[in-house]
Amino acid sequence: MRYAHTVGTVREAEGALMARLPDGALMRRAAAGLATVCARVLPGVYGSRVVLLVGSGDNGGDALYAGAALARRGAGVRALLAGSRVHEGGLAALRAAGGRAQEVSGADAAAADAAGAEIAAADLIIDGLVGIGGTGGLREPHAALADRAGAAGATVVAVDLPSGIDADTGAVDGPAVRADITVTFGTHKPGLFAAPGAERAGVVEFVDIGLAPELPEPRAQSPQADDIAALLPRPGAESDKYRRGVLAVASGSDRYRGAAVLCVGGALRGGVGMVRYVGQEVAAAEVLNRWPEAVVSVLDPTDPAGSLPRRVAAWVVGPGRGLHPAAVVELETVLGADLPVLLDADAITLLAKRPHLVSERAAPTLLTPHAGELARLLPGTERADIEARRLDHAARAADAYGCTVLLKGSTTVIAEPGRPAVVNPTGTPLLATAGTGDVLAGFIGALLAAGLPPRDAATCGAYVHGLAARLAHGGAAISASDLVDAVPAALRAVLG
Ligand SMILES: NC(=O)C1=CN([C@@H]2O[C@H](COP(=O)(O)OP(=O)(O)OC[C@H]3O[C@@H](n4cnc5c(N)ncnc54)[C@H](OP(=O)(O)O)[C@@H]3O)[C@@H](O)[C@H]2O)[C@@H](O)CC1
Ligand SMILES: Nc1ncnc2c1ncn2[C@@H]1O[C@H](COP(=O)(O)OP(=O)(O)O)[C@@H](O)[C@H]1O
Ligand SMILES: [K+]
Repeated sequence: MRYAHTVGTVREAEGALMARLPDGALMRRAAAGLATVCARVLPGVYGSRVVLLVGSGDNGGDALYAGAALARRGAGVRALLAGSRVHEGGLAALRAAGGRAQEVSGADAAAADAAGAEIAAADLIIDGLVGIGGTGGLREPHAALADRAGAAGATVVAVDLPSGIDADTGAVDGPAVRADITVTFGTHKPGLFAAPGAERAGVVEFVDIGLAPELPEPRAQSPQADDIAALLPRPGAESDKYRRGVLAVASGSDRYRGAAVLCVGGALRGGVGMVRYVGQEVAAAEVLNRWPEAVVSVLDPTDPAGSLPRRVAAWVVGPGRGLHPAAVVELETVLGADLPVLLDADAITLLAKRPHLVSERAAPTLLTPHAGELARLLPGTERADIEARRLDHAARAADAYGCTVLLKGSTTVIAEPGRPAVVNPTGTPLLATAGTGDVLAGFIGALLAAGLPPRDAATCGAYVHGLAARLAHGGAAISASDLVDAVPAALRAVLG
């Protein structure tokens, strides 16, 4: 598991640790780790051209000390000093090691051109403009340096986090460094997990500086394959189809038959004991045709509540279901039962006008909105705000509805009141195609039916779903049906 802490908690932990250590010890540890990664990235340190982008704070200090270490090994190191001040100890160390420094001021065109020429000729650029002390969008000359670094051909290594991304949220307000590698210290920062910041971070390398014992509960966590393997249910000798879990699926309609077929497919691939599908006549026939193993019943339009399956362990309701009065009755009936329920798509739209159906519910509920649907659940919130600060908004919805929320999109985030957010690391834009959300709902539903709590079921579901998309055609475009077929390969990859 990778853990991420907010700037406030990092500062407190750093303070407690520094009180027990000699001056400068933490920065020496950070800079040593940074220099090791940089040396690994370069084809050879001796004779290479390294440019340091250096801001006012300790982030710049880390870059300067790492630059000094590379200069001692024969690299030609040039520091571009962009801040109103500079870390004096770091600068002295760089100079003592044979590195050179020049000031870059936003107003001085000649200095900016000289800096641009250095950046363009570099083999490696180390971004120490701002770290966790950054506030708001990058100012000049930092913004121009970030742009120039992006346009250069060199490998870019960000110190702690790419300058210009918000450490706590991942929001990007204006120009920001786009790193190939980010070397982060002590703990991950939430902005490295969530888009759009995560897209700027490249590969994130963690350097342990001894902070862990001082850190409280994380703000966010990002599971790795072994975490998922430990959570996924596996059938044992005593298993039978009822003990593995019976999932009821109320998805699709005669208009949206695909949502019925894909959701049931996702559930069956999730290792459910039995799927009981209920829906309109044509959709039900379509499900049976594609998935003869599903137990199918046809909804009675005059008695939607009475025709729902009983003796099930969990429910999935909503994908392609419609917004008509019978769908409302169905939603109220399902949520009235004391069972885990996953609500997706149309069920979320219906819920937005009837929030009490979930907020007053005692049994586990999981909502799986995309950003547009989450905006409906949080009146007065724009979709763009949600996409810019996914962690915050998923947590707000979880608190408002008193349930688990999986926010879909560029980074999938799972929030639950009082728990660290889970950020899925396997997502891929290959998933941005119609119907993949229906597969996800069914797959997670299977895990709910198997008895996993909603947060764990959602964590495993998002992880396997993203991995399946990546594996389906080795990175080539996929359809939602391909995704269903690729789930077993993704499960094999996780379970080993
Ligand atoms: N925590 C730990 O355990 C350890 C932390 N370590 C390191 O320390 C780093 C944090 O250092 P920090 O606190 O000095 O802040 P940092 O990010 O370097 O710069 C802040 C300065 O930047 C400026 N500035 C701000 N916003 C700006 C903007 N938008 N656009 C332009 N400029 C902006 C502003 O200065 P000003 O320009 O106003 O003079 C402000 O004062 C951390 O990320 C890690 O690398 C490790 O060494 C050891 C262990
Ligand atoms: N840019 C993206 N990067 C990663 N995953 C994405 C992206 N866009 C969409 N997804 C994923 O694709 C799926 C789409 O689900 P959804 O929006 O419900 O679509 P549908 O209703 O057509 O199935 C979700 O799992 C979502 O996280
Ligand atoms: K940085």
